[in-house]
Amino acid sequence: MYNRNNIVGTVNLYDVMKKLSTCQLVFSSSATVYGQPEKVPCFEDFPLKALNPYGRTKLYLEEMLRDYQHANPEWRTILLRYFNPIGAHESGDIGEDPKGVPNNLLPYIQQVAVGRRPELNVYGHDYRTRDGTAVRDYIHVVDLADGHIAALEKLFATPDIGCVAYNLGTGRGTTVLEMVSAFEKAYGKKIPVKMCPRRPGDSEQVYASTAKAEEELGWRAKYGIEEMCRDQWNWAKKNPYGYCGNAAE
Ligand SMILES: O=c1ccn([C@@H]2O[C@H](COP(=O)(O)OP(=O)(O)O[C@H]3O[C@H](CO)[C@H](O)[C@H](O)[C@H]3O)[C@@H](O)[C@H]2O)c(=O)[nH]1
Repeated sequence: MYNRNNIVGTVNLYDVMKKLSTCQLVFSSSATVYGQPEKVPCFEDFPLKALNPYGRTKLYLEEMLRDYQHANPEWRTILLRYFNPIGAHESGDIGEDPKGVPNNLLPYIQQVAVGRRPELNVYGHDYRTRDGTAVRDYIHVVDLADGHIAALEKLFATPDIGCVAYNLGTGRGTTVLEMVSAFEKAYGKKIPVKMCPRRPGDSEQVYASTAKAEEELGWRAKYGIEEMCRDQWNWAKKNPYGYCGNAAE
């Protein structure tokens, strides 16, 4: 929401919250705020750093929310740092449908599987990881949704919570090639891959410590990468062209 009385593009969050008569806020942040962490797993008190423009937007918004909190101590703010959300609803009726060429790994793999792309470009195979490809913490979207419910319950129950960050991840790191192979199991065929140079702005290895979310929110992810790939493929095969249902992008 934008306010013309402010600098163009600046969110007047205070007015928005006042208008909505609320002082409680859950912000969709991202593991991208850890940049390239010096060690893993990532704990919420790690130093924060942006490696790309997207990461900087999340970092700045987290900082603004901490500032808002100082100025309005009665506010209750939870910053949820999503790791890599993938998968779809188990019905196969709700899933991700990116416009144009997908930027993220699983939507790209899914489009190769349904014949919309010839092969997957694997960005970077010289990282210091098990198989040379980058490690991420993939989390099922349904687990992520449950994490939001746990966060809301925490906000409602904790008047003096202030502004607190929680990781929403599984605590398990998976390489790009491990994810390709998990998807192949669900799909039943091979995904053609092409090894490519690293993608600028990518981190080598990022996965979550889940201890704080488990202890303070009483939440932990239930699904593994097999279920994530199963549900992703179920969505893809039922909706090879996403919600528009045909080859027009
Ligand atoms: O076609 C592709 C797409 C991705 N990758 C690789 O797969 C890994 C995961 O890439 P994604 O783009 O799926 O995810 P990122 O970790 O780069 O970014 C995701 O996680 C971030 C948090 O870490 C942010 O939340 C961001 O919005 C979200 O896209 C990376 O090593 C990337 O290089 C490929 O090899 N080929």
